[in-house]
Amino acid sequence: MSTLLVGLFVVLTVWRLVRYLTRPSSLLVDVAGPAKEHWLKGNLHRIFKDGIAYNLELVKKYGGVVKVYGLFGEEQLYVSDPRALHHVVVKEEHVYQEADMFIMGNRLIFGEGLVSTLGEQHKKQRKMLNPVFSLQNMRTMLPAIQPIAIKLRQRLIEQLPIDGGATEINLLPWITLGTFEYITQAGLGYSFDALGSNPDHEYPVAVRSLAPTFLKIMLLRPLIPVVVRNFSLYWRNKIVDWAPIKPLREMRRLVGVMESSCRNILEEKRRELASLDTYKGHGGARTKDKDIMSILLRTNASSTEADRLTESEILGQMNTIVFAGFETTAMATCRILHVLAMRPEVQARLCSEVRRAKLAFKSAHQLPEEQRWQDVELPYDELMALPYLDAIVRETLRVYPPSSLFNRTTTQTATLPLQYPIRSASGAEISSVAVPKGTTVIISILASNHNKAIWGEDASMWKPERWLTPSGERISEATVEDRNGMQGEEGSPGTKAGVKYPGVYSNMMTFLGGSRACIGFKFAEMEMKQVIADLISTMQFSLPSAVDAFGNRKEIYWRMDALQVPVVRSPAGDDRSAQVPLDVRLVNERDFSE
Ligand code: HEM
Repeated sequence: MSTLLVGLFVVLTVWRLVRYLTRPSSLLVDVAGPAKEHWLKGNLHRIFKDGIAYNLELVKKYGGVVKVYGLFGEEQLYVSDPRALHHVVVKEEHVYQEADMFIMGNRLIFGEGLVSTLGEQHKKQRKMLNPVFSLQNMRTMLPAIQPIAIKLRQRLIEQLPIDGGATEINLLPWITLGTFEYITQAGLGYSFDALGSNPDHEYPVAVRSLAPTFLKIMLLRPLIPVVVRNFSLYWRNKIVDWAPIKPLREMRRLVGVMESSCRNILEEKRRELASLDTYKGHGGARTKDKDIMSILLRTNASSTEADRLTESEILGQMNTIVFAGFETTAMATCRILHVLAMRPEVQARLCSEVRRAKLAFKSAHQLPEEQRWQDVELPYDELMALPYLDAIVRETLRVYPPSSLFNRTTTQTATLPLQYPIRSASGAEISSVAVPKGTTVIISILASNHNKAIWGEDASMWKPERWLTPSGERISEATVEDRNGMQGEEGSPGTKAGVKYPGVYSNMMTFLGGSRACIGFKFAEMEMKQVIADLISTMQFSLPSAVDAFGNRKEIYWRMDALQVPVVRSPAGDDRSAQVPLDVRLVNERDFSE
């Protein structure tokens, strides 16, 4: 580690220590939780590194609000109680805000996008962007991006033996390239041909390198607000030039590539839209303006002065949408394929459902006889209505949320009311918790989605049937309706005695709830369903069967990090490199359950 990095680390350590030693005596003293397990990391290393089991154990032992220790022993609250989370993300969202270092760090990287703004500015941006992600827009967007799944499928098929035998493919890079192409085509209206001959264009490479580079300078994150508030851009650049910290300079370079690429795309898009408008004036059809940025530019141009986004806010949305929508969806799609590989009977039922639907569509629309059913593309409403596919996607997102934990910090003293009372450290039953100003609140998406009081005793089991009626129909929209309120309808999954989580999607917290909930969840759902339906029509996935020289077989394990990341356990793997190796072969008649 360079001298400066050590120096900064020491300054940070001393600053944190002073803050810790001069803090008021703990106001969280009566909240129960595990003992501090490390002087520096508190319990964080257990929460992140020991994954799902440790997180669920915390809640089982202490309930919906747990006191845990963060860096330098800072007391934090680990929250999964539904009423408490309703307060955090909906009712008192202004009190539980993203930390300064998060917002300011995002602003340096992405510009003035949704993930970098708070309060009125964030509200204004959501008001402009929410309609862009409407159902109607998803419907018209789908046909424009369907060819991506076909291309992804083709690239995989090229690697398979033609005799129908299986071969092992690491699906992660392929799914990642596919998701990248989806989000750039649908989000920016621009193709980097990620699945073609030039996957190494500098923009995709910069986007993919961003998170790993950022992780190398994570420790500097708490310094961001101090630096941003006290140094001009000129001096900040000088600091980066002088500091002997290579990843910091690399980070600046990546941000530069992302910024200039988006600027060029935006200019091109404006020219394109202008010419399409002229074309439309002559009665022509539009083909290239279905993407999120085109819709945003049009909506913005026709909105009032007060609502309109500035140039810098528009640019800020571009990298934000690409970054927020790409790895999360790639990991979720890989997780579905992994689950299908573990459950051949589920895969067979899904194959049959997709085949039935495509054949029915082919016949209803009198498509040419010679068109294979595998190549029929279902429109949005038909695709979204497939009950078993829908149940598989929902259940995977519930049990295995790609991001498990998010932080908020209280801007003032607050009280968190609880749905389910907990035992305090002194043994009393308490139904609310006093939260001091400046407390870090960890929103546990994972523990919420596994809460037995809401999802039943089998909450941690992957059971797609919970989203289906006994006869296999999808539980009606009226009961699985997405709402931000606390009241749920009895009988719908994720509702018990009228209580539900305030999640924006299917009563679960995977996409969060409230005004900062994921804006792209309908897009993610559509993309995952389309990719899975297309892949499953032609290919069969199973767990890796090859054994190494010592007789070890690869076992995929999802490590908990900022995202849940698939690795191969030792001894067959290194426990670190992200990968999803599955056996893949062409589908045959025996792969269908009917
Ligand atoms: C399975 C895939 C996805 C998951 C699990 C997911 C999850 C989330 C979560 C939990 C948040 C809240 C983060 C926070 O409050 O700090 C969020 C925010 C966001 N997501 Fe997603 N997301 C996914 C896909 C997408 C896609 C496809 C897009 C874009 C097309 C997208 C765009 C965004 C944006 C722009 C935000 C920031 C919203 C705001 O602050 O107002 N996400 N996402």
